[in-house]
Amino acid sequence: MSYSFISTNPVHLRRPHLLPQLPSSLRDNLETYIQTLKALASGLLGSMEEALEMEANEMAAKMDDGLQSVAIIYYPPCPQPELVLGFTPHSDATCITILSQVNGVGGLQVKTRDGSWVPVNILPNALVVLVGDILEVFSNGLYESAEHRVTVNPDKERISMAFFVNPKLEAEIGPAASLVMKNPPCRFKTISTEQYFNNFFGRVLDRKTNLEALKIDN
Ligand SMILES: O=C(O)CCC(=O)C(=O)O
Ligand SMILES: [Fe+2]
Repeated sequence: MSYSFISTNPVHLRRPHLLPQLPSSLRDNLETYIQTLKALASGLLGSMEEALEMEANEMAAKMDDGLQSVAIIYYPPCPQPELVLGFTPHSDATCITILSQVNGVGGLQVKTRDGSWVPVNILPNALVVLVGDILEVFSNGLYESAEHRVTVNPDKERISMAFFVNPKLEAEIGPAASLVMKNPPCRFKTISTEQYFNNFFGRVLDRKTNLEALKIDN
């Protein structure tokens, strides 16, 4: 598998010199894609606040000009797909992830509550929205982050593209006060986004262990 990770926002964290050969058509398309998904994410977050009965903008404000990044992932075909996984089981460390299964080759699976894996079917022109660990924390557990994995295909390559939406570095990650007030107890600790990602990158990617470290035993 090859994983190209590009930090896209905030703009001052971009490192364009690392990709000097990127054709300008790809740069332009990527920029359009990012701007479109940024607007989509902001709409989705607003609707989620409403659905969760949070105070308006309580969560979305933290994501305004927050950390955003894109991963372009290539999975080569594998002649013995039963022996390996394309991506190990994990939940994303994000608030939300907007995923495109670019070339229409499936493989993404989500874990259900009973522990079985179900495929995320390919629908033409559809994007997949994954709830990440940060949204589980913000919603005080009302939304559960989706544990997912990717299987490999014996004869087809797979290309996917993920857009990761996160709070800004200065923001704090913790359960929304309006939700904890209505529906105690508070289920997660509050930490800065910076500390959160330092912890995340210091760990091995493994199921939902990143989130478990923030849980408060009530
Ligand atoms: O390739 C995919 O469909 C999933 C990628 C993924 O889970 C990730 O980048 O976190
Ligand atoms: Fe993921």
